[in-house]
Amino acid sequence: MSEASVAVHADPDLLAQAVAARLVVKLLDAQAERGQASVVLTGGRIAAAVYRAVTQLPARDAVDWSRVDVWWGDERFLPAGDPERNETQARAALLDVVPLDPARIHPMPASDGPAGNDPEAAAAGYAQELARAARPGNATLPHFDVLMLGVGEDGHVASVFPEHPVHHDNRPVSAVRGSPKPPPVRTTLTLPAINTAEEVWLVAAGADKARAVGMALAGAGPVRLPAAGVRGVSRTLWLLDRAAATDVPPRLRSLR
Ligand SMILES: O=C(O)[C@H](O)[C@@H](O)[C@H](O)[C@H](O)COP(=O)(O)O
Repeated sequence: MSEASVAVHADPDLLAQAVAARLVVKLLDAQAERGQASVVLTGGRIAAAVYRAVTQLPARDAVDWSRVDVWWGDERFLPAGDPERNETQARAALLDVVPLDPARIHPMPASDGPAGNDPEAAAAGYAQELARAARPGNATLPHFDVLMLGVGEDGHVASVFPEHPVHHDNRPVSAVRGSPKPPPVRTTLTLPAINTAEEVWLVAAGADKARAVGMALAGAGPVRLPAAGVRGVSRTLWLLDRAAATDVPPRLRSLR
């Protein structure tokens, strides 16, 4: 498990551009090393800004998008195409723009999908899809080169919310009911699954995130503050704008 490191950018725009540039380089490096790459996407405003920024980068064409697997860390359990779905946002901002192989795009199930309007069945179905792509020696999950997370004002990541029963679920994918942030029904990777990613990037912008970011980096407990429980295998990188970084503990400020 990696120690957290922090990079701070002047404003949300520059943050999105910097994360987009990192993402392109990360995909290129993974393809150079393994012949393919995999990314786990998240929802939210800053993630959408990152996806749009990727499409603006000339270097995006250096990535072989047909050899990129796209997964999701969480999803709002709504009908396919609903504008509130993380998938819908990611498709509009990035996935419809770059030449991905549709078979390598792995959205979490929609509420009108084949599993029906049953989030537990949807979570189990996604767990099976992940297991089918699992790397040799790991029966349940594929290799994730990079997993991106937004951070909520309450410190939630993906759809793992503070003090929620999802914390007691050791399966890789969980159904979430009663989410404090609408919509109430969701599916999410659990923290143990998130923490199998080679790199995890937590991306946050805005003063309303400063408290949660500061507490997570100061070592809060993961049940109270889920972002505190995130650790990538080789890297845990917090990518912040200045407003979100005001409470970062001084010992982690070296990258500012
Ligand atoms: O499904 C969701 O609600 C999102 O995935 C959520 O976890 C988001 O990533 C954070 O709330 C940060 O969102 P912002 O970047 O919009 O603040």
